[in-house]
Amino acid sequence: MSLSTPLKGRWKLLNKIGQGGFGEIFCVYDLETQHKAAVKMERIDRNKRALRLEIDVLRKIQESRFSATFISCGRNQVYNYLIMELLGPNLSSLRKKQPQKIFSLSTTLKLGVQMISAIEDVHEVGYLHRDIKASNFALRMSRKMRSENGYSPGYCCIIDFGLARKYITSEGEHRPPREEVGFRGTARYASINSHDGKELSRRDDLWSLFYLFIEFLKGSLPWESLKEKEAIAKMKKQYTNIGMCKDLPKEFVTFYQHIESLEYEDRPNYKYLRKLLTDMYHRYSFDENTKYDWEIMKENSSSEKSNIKNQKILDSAPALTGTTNDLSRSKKRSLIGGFPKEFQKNEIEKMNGMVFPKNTIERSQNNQTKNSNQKNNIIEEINQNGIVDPQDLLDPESEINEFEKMMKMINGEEKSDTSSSVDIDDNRHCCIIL
Ligand SMILES: Nc1ncnc2c1ncn2[C@@H]1O[C@H](COP(=O)(O)OP(=O)(O)OP(=O)(O)O)[C@@H](O)[C@H]1O
Repeated sequence: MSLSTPLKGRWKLLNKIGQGGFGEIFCVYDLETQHKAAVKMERIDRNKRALRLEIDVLRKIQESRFSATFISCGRNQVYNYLIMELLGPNLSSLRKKQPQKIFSLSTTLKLGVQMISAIEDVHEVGYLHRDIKASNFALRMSRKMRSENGYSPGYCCIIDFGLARKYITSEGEHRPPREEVGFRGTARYASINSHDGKELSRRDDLWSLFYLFIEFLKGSLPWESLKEKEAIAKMKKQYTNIGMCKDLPKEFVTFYQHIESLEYEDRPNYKYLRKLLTDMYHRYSFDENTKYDWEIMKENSSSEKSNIKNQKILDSAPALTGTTNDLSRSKKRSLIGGFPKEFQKNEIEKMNGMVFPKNTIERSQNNQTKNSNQKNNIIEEINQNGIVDPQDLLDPESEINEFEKMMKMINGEEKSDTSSSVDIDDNRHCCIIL
């Protein structure tokens, strides 16, 4: 079996677009439909298995407008895989690309309404998500989609059900809490219940969402710099929620007060929470024309680019090398096309507030001739859009080669599989489900 062999004879692996604790996500090309899709791959030899559960949940929430479309799943000698709709950037990377690393109130509210609906849809099919965080929401890029309240195109979809748990019994009852539960989730966004080893319920997903809102609006959480979950828990308990809402509209206090009022089995009033956000949206005179921060950033970048072009600043750009501090971020981006290659690379890294994967840069350097067109496209994209995703620098061919190296160890044929089941022993991922 080789990785140049398309999965199920149909999906050809292109570049890597995501990496998490549970799996790697690649962009694939569907030879049948000629569209791109995403594949999440989980090594079969991993101790912890989460993909089977993820597939189950994803298939159950297919009616939700806030989930990626399930396409197929299967397994080969090395991986279990899930093929799904290719979404756009996740909310964590979008926020980090904003000049102050914050979202405006309007963007937070627009996203918030959708995130509540997405969480509600997961709960409605009987599951808790248990890992609500910004990187587990990604934008659907299709321009055809419009939300019912007329907000801009691009739904915010919930992803990654690797830590989900069924909270409803087969009789439709709420499962009783277990005495003691191990920590689940991501420490920064976990509810205090989770730190305290308590059984989680629907309210806890909303606690994580509340923390996310604070992070969106303020750029960080008070425990941002802490690594140990015990220290994070201590700080969470020290901070009053009302203190965290300081300088924020009063509805955020009402928001957490509602969550605080919920008992273990209570169904959150999702509609009420959405209404709090939409009321705030209108109170601040935002409307259907109010754009997302990244749309504004893109527009600013484009217009600055054309201004700069008009003034022929690019011609004198080399003289500005190393003295760009007094320029705005987007102006820096626009100027970048005029600088020598090394400067471009370093400045792009700094200005985007991100570090490109080292091997990507090295690869890029080693294959300069081969990749020069690709690089030019990226510089061009920065000039056009003001945003570039580090993943865009990945060379699809190299990614496939890397994979192929790994796969050389493996002999034998890829097993064909029906899309309805992945043959994974349930017991092997019980540590995650329980
Ligand atoms: N369908 C998709 N389309 C586009 N990008 C995706 C898709 N699914 C996942 N990603 C990207 O890959 C990243 C990691 O995916 P995911 O969270 O599912 O993996 P994980 O291994 O469970 O991660 P973690 O350990 O953080 O929980 C996401 O943050 C997102 O940016």
